[in-house]
Amino acid sequence: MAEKGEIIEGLRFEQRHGKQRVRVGRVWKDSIGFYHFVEWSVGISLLSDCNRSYTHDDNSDIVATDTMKNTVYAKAKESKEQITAEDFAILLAKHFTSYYKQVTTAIVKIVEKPWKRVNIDGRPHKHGFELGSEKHVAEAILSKSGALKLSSSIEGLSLLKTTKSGFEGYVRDRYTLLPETRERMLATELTATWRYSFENVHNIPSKPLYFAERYSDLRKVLVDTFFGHPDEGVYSPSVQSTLYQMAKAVLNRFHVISSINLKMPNLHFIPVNLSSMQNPNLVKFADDVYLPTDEPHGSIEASLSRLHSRM
Ligand SMILES: O=c1[nH]c(=O)c2[nH]c(=O)[nH]c2[nH]1
Repeated sequence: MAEKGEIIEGLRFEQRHGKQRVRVGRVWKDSIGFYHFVEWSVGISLLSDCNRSYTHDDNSDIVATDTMKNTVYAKAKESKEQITAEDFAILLAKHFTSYYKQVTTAIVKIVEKPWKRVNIDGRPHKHGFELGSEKHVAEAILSKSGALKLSSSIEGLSLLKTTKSGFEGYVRDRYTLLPETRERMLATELTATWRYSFENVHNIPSKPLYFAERYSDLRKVLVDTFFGHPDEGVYSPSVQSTLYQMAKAVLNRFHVISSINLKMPNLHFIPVNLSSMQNPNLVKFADDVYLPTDEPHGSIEASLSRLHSRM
């Protein structure tokens, strides 16, 4: 098996090849005159036995990476109805694993730019888009047998609350300076990656834009859990606790998701106190003036999986 490596001249050899950052924009026009648009950066990696190209100058088994790039544009053209990044990743992976006998596994990763339809005077514009902030990533790993690993991510979702956060009861030793508090800012730039439970390409729901809906529903569950009720909010005793609540809410809500990984850097807002002998109260902190920082930052990450599922 090419992906397990091979012993060549007494040494284990593993290889893969592909094309990264194939950028494509795709426009679709629907029957009521609305344009739909996506911008993708596609990464393809193929596991295939072309070992002889490394060892014997024999390229006869190589699918050229230029061909992979062209295939992205050809398949984008063939996709006559709007599709999601997940669907396009699966479509490409299916093509590479079925069209080429030597390709045993295709890994296709797509990063979607956050273009969102513009609203003008409260009305959705027919063909105008603006760039949002967080990215949507989809990755399909498909083997010739149809075995599938499908995951999606939200990357770079910035969230901040000005109160209802604290941090107490942690280890105190001679190096500890941080005061305990029940009143602080909480800010993060969330990366969430979740794995779908569809383990075969034939189990994928055929509903159009199914994965786009899951993505926005899941984003809402994460955001709602982070902030809590619009008036009362929800108290966060630590980033760790809030992260766990968010991950649990996702698994409770979406049965098609088997595991989730959350990365929540703690982006510190440092209370500002400025004083001198002459001016002892120039700025006295009263939960109002902060020094925003992004380095150094706390790094807090955890995964939650259903038993018997793999990340
Ligand atoms: O929510 C937090 N978790 C930590 O692990 C930590 N460490 C720290 O200095 N501040 C915080 N805050």
